[in-house]
Amino acid sequence: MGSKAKGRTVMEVGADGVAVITIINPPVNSLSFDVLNSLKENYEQALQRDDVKAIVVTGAKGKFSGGFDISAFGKIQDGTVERPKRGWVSIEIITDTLEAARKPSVAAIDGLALGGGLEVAMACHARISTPTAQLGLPELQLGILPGFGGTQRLPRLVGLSKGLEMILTSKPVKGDEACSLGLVDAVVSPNELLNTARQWALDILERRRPWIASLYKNDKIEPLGEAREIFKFARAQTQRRAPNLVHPLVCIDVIEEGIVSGPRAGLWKEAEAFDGLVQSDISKSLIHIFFSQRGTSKVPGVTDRGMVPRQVKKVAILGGGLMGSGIATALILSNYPVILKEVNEKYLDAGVNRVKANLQSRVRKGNMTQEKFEKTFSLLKGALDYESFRDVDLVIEAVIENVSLKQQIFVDLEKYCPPHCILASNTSTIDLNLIGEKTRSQDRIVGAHFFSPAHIMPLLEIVRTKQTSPQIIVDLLDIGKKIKKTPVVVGNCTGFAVNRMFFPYTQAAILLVEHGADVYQIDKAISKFGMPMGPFRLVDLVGFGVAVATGMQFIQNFPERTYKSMLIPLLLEEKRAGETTRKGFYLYDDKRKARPDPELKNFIEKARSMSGATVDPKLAKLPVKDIIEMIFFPVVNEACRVLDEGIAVKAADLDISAVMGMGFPPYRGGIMFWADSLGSKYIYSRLEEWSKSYGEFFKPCTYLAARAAKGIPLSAPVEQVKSRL
Ligand SMILES: C[C@H](O)CC(=O)SCCNC(=O)CCNC(=O)[C@H](O)C(C)(C)COP(=O)(O)OP(=O)(O)OC[C@H]1O[C@@H](n2cnc3c(N)ncnc32)[C@H](O)[C@@H]1OP(=O)(O)O
Repeated sequence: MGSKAKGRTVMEVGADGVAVITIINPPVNSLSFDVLNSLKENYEQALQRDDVKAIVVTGAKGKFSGGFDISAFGKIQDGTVERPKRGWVSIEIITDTLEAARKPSVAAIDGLALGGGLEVAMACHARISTPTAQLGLPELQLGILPGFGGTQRLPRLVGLSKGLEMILTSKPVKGDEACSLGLVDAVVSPNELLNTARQWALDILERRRPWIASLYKNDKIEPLGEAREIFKFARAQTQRRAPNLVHPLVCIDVIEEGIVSGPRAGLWKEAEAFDGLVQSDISKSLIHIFFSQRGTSKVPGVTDRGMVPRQVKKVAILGGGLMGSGIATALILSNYPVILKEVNEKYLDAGVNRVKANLQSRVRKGNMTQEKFEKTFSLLKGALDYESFRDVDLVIEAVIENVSLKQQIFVDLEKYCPPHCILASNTSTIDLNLIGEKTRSQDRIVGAHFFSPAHIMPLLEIVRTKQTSPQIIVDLLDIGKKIKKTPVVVGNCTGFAVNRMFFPYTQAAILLVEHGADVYQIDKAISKFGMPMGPFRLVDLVGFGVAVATGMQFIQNFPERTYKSMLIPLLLEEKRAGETTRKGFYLYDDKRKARPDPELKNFIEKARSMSGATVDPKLAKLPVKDIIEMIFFPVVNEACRVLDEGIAVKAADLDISAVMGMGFPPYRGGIMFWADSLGSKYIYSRLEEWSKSYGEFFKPCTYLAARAAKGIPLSAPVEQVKSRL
């Protein structure tokens, strides 16, 4: 986890009298305590040495620093590492050693200067960067705030509004923009970087350039009254965007303290707030998500074999519908040449136009230049037959969910594609063994399950069968990373990991409603929990046609735990298919704004009489906490089955699948992490109780029962559990 080396800095003093201190801690030169200690020691030495006139700080191998060593937070949180004295880094090292030094220093920034990395750079008396360097303070994404003085220095360098924006959104800026903002003083090419920084440091010494301590800069800070208005606006916006999060508000308070009471008071308040936030559940959850996201591409038995991904130069996609065109967009955006195949001119035109529209929307939003659009779009070629498939390295089939059609396609692919080509299907439900049944290429058949819209949603489920070769998985993991997706490797079953977890989510909601709970109360409670929308609003968005089709798959495959309701089919009979028909569980206006429908109760009553469900008066007044548990504990139960069956490799993969595939709030750490925060015993007892009142749907699975019996976390690896039994 995180950086493995201890980390250090090295100092070299040149004939020009400039000491270059280089941060070395691969892979991102993170600031471990060892690095920070070594930085302090080298600084002190440079200040003492008579042959040193000025200092340049830089990072090894083209990366300044990715910030404080995030793996150390876990150790601070669980007490395995002693928390340093308050202010030791931000005040003692960064402020009183670096910034207050009587010799000038310049940061030479290439690659990354993030979090603590940028905070070190801001304490130098000037900064030189390359145009592609990324500079930012992304700490809020980890549930903490910039804790090495960033809350005080960034607003003073770039102005209050921009500083707040950069910190609150966690978004970095590139070198050129950083220069126009005043965050860096000059932008030069990587080979000029060190020499320019050396000269700059000497120029400061000779007073040819200003010697600036960022902490005391105030030319960009508005008068107090105006500043207070900016803070007011920032608070309102933050509360609207992230109502469940406190740490962004704490961060605004800290920045304000520095403006109102002076930067030194701001630094102390920052240090105090930082110590509190590091111990918060939100920070623990977000740090878990950070490492889990990086951990999805570590697959035992696959990525530990030393296999190198093969180069994929050309990709073909079958089907230009919503999924196919989205996948094509994702690929060409990462510079893969793509052939899009359809069955006739009309469908092909429609598919190509969808890709075009996806790109044009970027141009309209200012995220892509017209020139880049032309270049990207030119990577897409249409085809009506398989002739151009003879030199493709990867094919992704994205046609409708029809078994015999897919089987025929894979027979054709085997015939036309070269023998090394990866044969992938984007199916979300059909067994891959069935799809490849009529071929002899089982070892290169794999699932590449994207989520709609495929060019935007970050998750990619890579589905392997027992025959899929590890090389194919290694190749797809690499492509997934290149197209900026988080790939999760899962086993082959109905619904894979994400849809298996989604199914009980909707089912629980329908069961509750048939037993007397209110549709709109449920959606409200679930949104308040932090999901982008409630289950009913989501079914409206997905469409009832899809909901019924996937429901059928689950009824066939998992009949014992499917709650059979006629509610959606009844609505569908009345041509209410969700948002597209402007009527589903909600009614929709021209602007897609949803409002409750009083008529809905008639459908619910009818569905209730058909299923024989009885109204439980308790459910009509269900507290928010109970709604959340009754909806999500069945999801946890299914996630346990997915883990038990070996469909997911590890619990953390399900956390990422839930966050990126279902929209589960990352600050709750993902489904299994959240479940463990409540305890397996508690979840088991609740499910057991509900299964007595409402049936098999809630019955806890054997995995959950076994862990609850021993009080073992649901996410503990099997080997660990065995050793405790
Ligand atoms: C007090 C201070 O204010 C507090 C802080 O500074 S908190 C830290 C602030 N910094 C950050 O949040 C940056 C976090 N890192 C990132 O965003 C990205 O890793 C990056 C942009 C630096 C690099 O991205 P990319 O090239 O895609 O590589 P990525 O796979 O993410 O990371 C490479 C490895 O470095 C590790 N890593 C990255 N940043 C790290 C950090 N700050 N500390 C420890 N390990 C880190 C990753 O865990 C990964 O390890 P692995 O190979 O064992 O899985």
